[in-house]
Amino acid sequence: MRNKPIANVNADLLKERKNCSFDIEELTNLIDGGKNQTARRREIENMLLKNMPFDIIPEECLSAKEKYENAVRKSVALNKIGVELVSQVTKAKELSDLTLTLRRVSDAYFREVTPFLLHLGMFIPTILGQCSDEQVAHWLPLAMQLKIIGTYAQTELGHGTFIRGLETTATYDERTEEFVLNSPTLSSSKWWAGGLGKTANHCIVVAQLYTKGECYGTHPFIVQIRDMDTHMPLKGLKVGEIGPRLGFQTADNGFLVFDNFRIPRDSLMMKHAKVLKDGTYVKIARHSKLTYGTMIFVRVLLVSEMAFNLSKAVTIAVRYSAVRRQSELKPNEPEPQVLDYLTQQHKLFISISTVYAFQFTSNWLMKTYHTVQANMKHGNTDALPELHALSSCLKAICTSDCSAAIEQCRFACGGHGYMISSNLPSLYAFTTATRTYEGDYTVLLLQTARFLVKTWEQVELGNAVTPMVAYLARHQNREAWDESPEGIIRAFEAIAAGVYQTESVRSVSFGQSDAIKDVMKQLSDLYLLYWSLERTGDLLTTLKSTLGSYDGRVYERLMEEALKSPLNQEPVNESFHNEPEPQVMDFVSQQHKLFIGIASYYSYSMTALWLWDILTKVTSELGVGKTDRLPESHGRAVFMSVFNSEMEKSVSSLSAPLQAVLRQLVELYLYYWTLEKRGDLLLVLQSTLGSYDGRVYERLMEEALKNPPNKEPVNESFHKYLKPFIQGKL
Ligand SMILES: CC/C=C\C/C=C\C/C=C\C/C=C\C/C=C\C/C=C\CCCCC(=O)SCCNC(=O)CCNC(=O)[C@H](O)C(C)(C)COP(=O)(O)OP(=O)(O)OC[C@H]1O[C@@H](n2cnc3c(N)ncnc32)[C@H](O)[C@@H]1OP(=O)(O)O
Ligand SMILES: Cc1cc2nc3c(=O)[nH]c(=O)nc-3n(C[C@H](O)[C@H](O)[C@H](O)COP(=O)(O)OP(=O)(O)OC[C@H]3O[C@@H](n4cnc5c(N)ncnc54)[C@H](O)[C@@H]3O)c2cc1C
Repeated sequence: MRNKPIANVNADLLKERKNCSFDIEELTNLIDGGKNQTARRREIENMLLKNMPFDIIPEECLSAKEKYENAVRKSVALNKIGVELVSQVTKAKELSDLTLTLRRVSDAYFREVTPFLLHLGMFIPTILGQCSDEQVAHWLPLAMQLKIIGTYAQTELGHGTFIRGLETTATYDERTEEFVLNSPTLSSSKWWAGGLGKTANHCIVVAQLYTKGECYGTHPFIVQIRDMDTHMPLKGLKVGEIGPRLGFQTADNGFLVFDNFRIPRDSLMMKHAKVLKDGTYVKIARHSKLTYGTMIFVRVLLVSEMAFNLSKAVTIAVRYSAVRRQSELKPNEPEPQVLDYLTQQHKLFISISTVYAFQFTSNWLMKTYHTVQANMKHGNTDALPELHALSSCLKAICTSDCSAAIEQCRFACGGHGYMISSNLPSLYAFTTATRTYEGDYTVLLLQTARFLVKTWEQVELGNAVTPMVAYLARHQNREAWDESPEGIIRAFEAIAAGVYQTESVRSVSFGQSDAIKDVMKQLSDLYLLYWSLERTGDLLTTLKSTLGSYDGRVYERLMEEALKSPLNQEPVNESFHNEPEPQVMDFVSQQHKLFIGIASYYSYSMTALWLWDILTKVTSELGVGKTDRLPESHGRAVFMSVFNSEMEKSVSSLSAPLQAVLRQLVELYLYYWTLEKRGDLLLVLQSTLGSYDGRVYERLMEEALKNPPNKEPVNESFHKYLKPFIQGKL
């Protein structure tokens, strides 16, 4: 049954809906995966609507502590219904449909993230992916029925990306048949795990495994961290909340420090490796990276998460654009709906097509994931590297595009889009975090590049490669897909676009009406066209050649290029002496992110001074009403020329080294903006990360300890909601 029509709908919205060229219900069924799934989703939605407590005071008006307690209250109510529904399903497919529906409907109740997200999103999947059959039989029912509440603590203050660099140790003591967990340094403190700060009583801890004096690398352990009755942290642990953040405010992200904390031998999750009673290490896995499995799973999930979050943002923005009227086009005629402006459509329509691109690609990626998992059950890990490369680049691209598109949706709603009540700021805060967590954007693209370079080598050797990357063999013309990581990634993006096109065509080829097919085709074309225009510069081959330049300065250019090589910047490379761990500042990709900020700061300062001087003159000359917004390119040109000339004037009295640095900044700014469209500027530091003394980890911990939730060891919501829930008394 369809949802009932709602009375008092805005006339403009009704008019737009009447103009729709296809049956909306048909599209709804397509998105849900069929009529039955739509009906089931509505059944669950209606049941939740009847039984779930809504907020009386908007979440955003509560204090941090109240927000958390409110989130626990609502989560416990939702979990109660969830556990009940889960107990009724028998088939794996029904369970995954139900989980998806619960996940989506739960967003109706939380502006922020539930403290149980990590329990559902990572703790349970890690039990399934990393425990032996025996361990699964013990832990899974407890976790599914929420008799225990877990999280996933991998990241430390000092390391997130580089998992092999984690410092937490788990040393096997064969006398007592226990592992001893320790945090040997401040930077080894576990940091970030969602739900760890106040909610969880169990935690998956990733630590370096030592036995018989040897280190076997990082392994996952399942560890109880709080007393099941009092919820007090167990002896030997320091645990708390890490402090306010951009989003995830009710996810009580936490820290955890171990001091000779003992756990039983079977706390090691033993699907891929085990330690025998006598301390012998036994490797079971056929692939060394199988312990990274949960990350792959969540990266795959995130593609669909991004489709969902962007669909919400663009629905908000399109509806509002139909309702909002602004400006006068023709005298004495009503102001147009802002949706009718082509520039507004430009902001919104690409987001609509992006939602479909993400959703279709996500359906395909999830199927691929399950196929690879099924093969791995039979010992075949051949497809794992490609799955890792695919999930890495699709996660990176879709999380990045999604948060940028949500910002566009916010811009499309003008001032009102800035209100928390519009939900756009919260959607942005949630999705922008996804670009970082579960693998930073750049790092994951580099992982994909690594796979592609290896594949390229196979192509060069004439060896067979998988169908997904067979295009590398087809494109023998190197200029089309240059060999740089960026060039290869672009080629890979083209493949992602290809997946979208074939998947969308495949999904709508049966059953669906011509009207739906037309719309889906238009959306698919829009997505492909948009990205080919966005990347025009990349798709056009320029000569880029020291040999073929117009002026024929062949030898000069060869020498200039040679001198630019990083290897020539120092007479003796430091690897001659040793091989130090790089600072992230050493990565060119990191410098790319930071240095333009410095250059922009100077550009803005200089231009601001200049602007101030001419402000009065300009406004009196132009008059009010004639100061239309200048096109972006003109604005940038002004910044560039003013920066260039003003900087030149003001540096002449400075010392030569400082002049040289400032001139480099001008050059960087001009160069960067010929390549890029935007940059960031941090004007006031006020930052734990950017302090002059570089005491980053100390400051993060100091701030976390000041955090009000850490003033009480157990939050009162434990007694009020969590404990009665866990004990089945609620
Ligand atoms: C109440 C609510 C009700 C209902 C709700 C219902 C349901 C909710 C359910 C779901 C929610 C929905 C969605 C969200 C779900 C969960 C998410 C929520 C929150 C998450 C919060 C965030 C959690 C985290 O961030 S956890 C920490 C994640 N950390 C990372 O991702 C670290 C990134 N770093 C790495 O992955 C690696 O270190 C590295 C890959 C960068 C480098 O590793 P390493 O140094 O070991 O490798 P290399 O030397 O570079 O490479 C060696 C070879 O290994 C290959 N490789 C690397 N990784 C893998 C892999 N994973 N698999 C396979 N192979 C891999 C690599 O390619 C190299 O191969 P080669 O052959 O040698 O080239
Ligand atoms: C909201 C949120 C929730 C989180 N929840 C959890 C959780 O529940 N459990 C958990 O364990 N973790 C969690 N995390 C941590 C998250 O997984 C890490 O922050 C993430 O993996 C990035 O690692 P990092 O912080 O070490 O970044 P860094 O690696 O320090 O990145 C800093 C910069 O260095 C660059 N860089 C680093 N290495 C390289 C390289 N090799 N080449 C080029 N550039 C490089 C990056 O691109 C980036 O620009 C969460 C994080 C957030 C923001």
